Amino acid sequence: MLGVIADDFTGASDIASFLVENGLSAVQMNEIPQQPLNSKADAIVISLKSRSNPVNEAIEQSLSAYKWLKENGCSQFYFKYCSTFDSTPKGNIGPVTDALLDELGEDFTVISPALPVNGRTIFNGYLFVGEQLLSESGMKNHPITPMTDANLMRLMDAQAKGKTGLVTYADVIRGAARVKERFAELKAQGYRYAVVDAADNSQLEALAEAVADFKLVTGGSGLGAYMAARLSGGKKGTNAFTPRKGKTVVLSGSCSVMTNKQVEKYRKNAPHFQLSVEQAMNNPNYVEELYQWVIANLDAPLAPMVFATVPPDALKAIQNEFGVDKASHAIEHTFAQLALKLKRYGVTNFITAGGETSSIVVQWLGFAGFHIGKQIAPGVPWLKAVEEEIFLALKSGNFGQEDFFEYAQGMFV
Ligand SMILES: Nc1ncnc2c1ncn2[C@@H]1O[C@H](COP(=O)(O)OP(=O)(O)OP(=O)(O)O)[C@@H](O)[C@H]1O
Ligand SMILES: O=C(O)[C@@H](O)C(=O)CO
Repeated sequence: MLGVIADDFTGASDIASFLVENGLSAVQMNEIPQQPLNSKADAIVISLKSRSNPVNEAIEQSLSAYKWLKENGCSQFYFKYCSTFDSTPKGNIGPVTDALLDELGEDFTVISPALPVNGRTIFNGYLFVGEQLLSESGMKNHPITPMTDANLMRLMDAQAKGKTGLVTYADVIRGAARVKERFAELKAQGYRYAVVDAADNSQLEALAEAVADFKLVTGGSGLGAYMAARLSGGKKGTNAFTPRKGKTVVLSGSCSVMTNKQVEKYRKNAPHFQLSVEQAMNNPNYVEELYQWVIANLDAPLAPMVFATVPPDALKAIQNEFGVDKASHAIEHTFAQLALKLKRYGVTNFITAGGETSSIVVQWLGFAGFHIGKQIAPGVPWLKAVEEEIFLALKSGNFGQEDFFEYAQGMFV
């Protein structure tokens, strides 16, 4: 059984949906379960909210997740992080990878954030978003993890205890056997991690074969998808559910380029309310005001949207005025409290944008885990809470097409 440790909740549903699409049965657990697993699955995905936490917390959470997965029958482990890396030189990917390698008694793994279907490719160890280097893409303005370097070897070397080598495109296109040879060479030269170029899916397919015996693999959902395809023998998932019509709300806390476009498009046709950071910080009645506004608009043809999403300049101004951490904390908690009140009111369908935002909303709503439903866009499935008829779409910041919010609601039956 494959055990996946995901550093945020949208990332967890991203990889879970690719595993399911590629023929594995998967359960997504929110946080580390208190009980043993009570259902059968080919893969278990644990969602953490550890991407931007202090390093020690991220390590502790990840190791606890690993232990639970191991105790529940997993023998191969996948550390899932963002396809745009989302981890500055002070980030957690290196330290968590080191802690997992040590725990497993291993001394080598791969670093593979590539997700070509969503435009994340790697060439000469540089990560691209579409046609742009990561550091020239909208990710340079990320509110919490601004990515100002696209070189994955440098990013890893700044964070982790070992050295990072490269398996180039020229080697990967020669196939899995050549990739394995390169791994052996890099190991012999004292490297602990290998970035592997992937300009399209065929390199991920070769890489999946080359890491088939690794106890720990790290990366985005692209490599996970090809590992799943190998494990399932090329089956395709067919039994993903479709969400039911019900009271729906859209909560957008991402400031990514794509979410800005999606919010811009959606607000033209749907009731919308722009969250004020100042009010979120200072007005004790603010959540109640937002709640009243949402319930007054629940019967509109398109679900009401509350959004904190702003373009880069406005974001900078807000962060300068209130501080990065204080602003994001206030927004995240406002969304979480609002979501909880709405669930108690009877809202059954939640569409949330942003990894941190989605993670805190799901934590507050208190679900133990999710079943994986139909994909709205690559990497964004509908989810159904295990315990209740509640449906959620947790959208990673940069995922989904421009009409995502409307399209997701069009899937209700
Ligand atoms: N107007 C705003 N001012 C300041 N901070 C904001 C504002 N809007 C959102 N934020 C904060 O920015 C952060 C956005 O992170 P989040 O992970 O939710 O989105 P994302 O990074 O685009 O998504 P992903 O992690 O899936 O790529 C959150 O902490 C959110 O509270
Ligand atoms: O890999 C991605 O891009 C996403 O699943 C993600 O992690 C966003 O938070």
